Amino acid sequence: MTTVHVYDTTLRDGAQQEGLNLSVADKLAIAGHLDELGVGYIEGGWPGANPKDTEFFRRARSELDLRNAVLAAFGSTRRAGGTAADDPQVQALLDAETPVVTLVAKSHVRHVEQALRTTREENLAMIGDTVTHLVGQGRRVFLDCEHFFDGYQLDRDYALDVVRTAHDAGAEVVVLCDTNGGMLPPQVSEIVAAVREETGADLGIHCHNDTGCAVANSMAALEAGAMHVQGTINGYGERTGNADLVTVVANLQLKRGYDLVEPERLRHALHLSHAISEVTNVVPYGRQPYVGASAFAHKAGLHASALKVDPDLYQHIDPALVGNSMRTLVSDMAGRASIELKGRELGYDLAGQPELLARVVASVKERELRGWTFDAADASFELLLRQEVTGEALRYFDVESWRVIVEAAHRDDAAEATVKLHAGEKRVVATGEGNGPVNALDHALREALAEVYPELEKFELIDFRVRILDSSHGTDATTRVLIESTDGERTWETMGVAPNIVQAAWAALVDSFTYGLMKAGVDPR
Ligand SMILES: CC(=O)SCCNC(=O)CCNC(=O)[C@H](O)C(C)(C)COP(=O)(O)OP(=O)(O)OC[C@H]1O[C@@H](n2cnc3c(N)ncnc32)[C@H](O)[C@@H]1OP(=O)(O)O
Ligand SMILES: CC(=O)C(=O)O
Repeated sequence: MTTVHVYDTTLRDGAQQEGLNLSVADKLAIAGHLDELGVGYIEGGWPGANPKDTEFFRRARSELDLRNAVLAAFGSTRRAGGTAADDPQVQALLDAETPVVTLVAKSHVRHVEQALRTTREENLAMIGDTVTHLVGQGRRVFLDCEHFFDGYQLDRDYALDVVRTAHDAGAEVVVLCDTNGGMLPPQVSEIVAAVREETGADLGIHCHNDTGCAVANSMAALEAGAMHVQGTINGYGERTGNADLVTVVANLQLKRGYDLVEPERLRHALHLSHAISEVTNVVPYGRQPYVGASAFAHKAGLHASALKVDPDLYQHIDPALVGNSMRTLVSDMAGRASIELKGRELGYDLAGQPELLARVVASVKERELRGWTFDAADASFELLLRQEVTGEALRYFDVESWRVIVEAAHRDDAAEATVKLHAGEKRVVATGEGNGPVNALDHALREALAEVYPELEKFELIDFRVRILDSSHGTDATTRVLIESTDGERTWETMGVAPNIVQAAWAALVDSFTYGLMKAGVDPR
């Protein structure tokens, strides 16, 4: 099978995504992750277009130690009416000192005439001259044909002339771009096969996702004879993004038998995709194929009953192949098998205990009817399961009462809470202030427990979400509060449901402290 180039353009086309802004240090960090993933080429940016990209290539020379990938600099063909040798932008591409230069060129007659405002012949001369000049300077040249598919449909002969000109001038790969992202797989297949047949050039594919088909179009192109695929990690890119390279690579390697990256590297795909999300500051997309948090999460009871026998029955691959893992979600769609599988994940062997399983299912369904949502609060489910298994609730403290006062005052700490409880055989009364009632309760509860459970010091609330469940009741509605907490190493989610938002938050807070102490291995004192 032909070797396929995996060409990543996260640092150039990915960075064209709305809201994404990468520093030079970010770009260097992402390039390191891409190299670890095993991509063949990393397009670092457009040297000369902005000082940041120029600086990236300067620093890359000494700071990037690429083991697998080759660095590419991106830029356009020379300006109309000049020469490549005298063009400052072409010189900036040489100054980047990368082994590969990727040029963007016009291949659509309307773009040539209206956007470039030049003649068809001059555009071909710009391409031929720029490729020849760069090849003469020892660069491997890839040529991106912007708007190729639309251009081919409008004027096939001209689009083919562009490919031939680049190929004849020495471009190693001519990349057909679906710049507007409007193509569908059958069109891509037909056009790629025809271009390959007509020109004999080695072809690449670069797809945008405006029809939701970027991955499918990229695969169609490869199956039709392309040997180079461009994309971005997590599908970042202008408008609706580019082809998600993680999905493309996993599809090709795991489903079509291509040998693109070492299997061991693919096993780190989830980790690397999330590490890159961390740098881009874009929250990972839970339903992303292969590496999304939900990609192998199972909610339906029927699915769980089959998965219990054999995970292959409801999974298209073994999640470990991409570094992901199977998760069972507990909700009112769960059956006994879901609880048994979830129990297994949490370290409880519940096989052969049908009555216990039925009891947990009933309890979950009854609570979900009242507004609980266990698939968003694993920790609250684990506490419920533990209670059913052991026959008693885990209690680190007994609450006598709590109250909170919110005062309209011109200062930050406008809420004050008092908590009375018993812990470590002592009765404690503690107060706490906060910028709101939950914050004040959190402070008061910590204050009350600090002496008996110093472990609490590490706990931190990192997210707090409120949902009104039956909004038709207005301010009388039931409220669900979800709290995410961390101890610096693990994070967990707990929930509370009550007619009163503060009561719901209190329940979620108590579950959060109880769960955190349990996981820290603390015995009730
Ligand atoms: C499909 C893609 O995503 S391609 C990548 C697009 N990425 C970017 O545009 C990001 C980086 N771009 C930039 O920083 C700037 O646009 C620059 C530095 C490249 C150019 O800036 P300016 O010189 O101010 O020009 P401006 O952006 O207004 O217009 C682009 C110019 O390039 C010309 N041009 C466009 N494509 C090409 C090409 N393939 N070959 C040669 N010239 C081209 C346009 O005709 C226009 O020329 P004009 O200045 O004579 O009107
Ligand atoms: C080159 C490029 O990014 C495009 O045509 O979409």
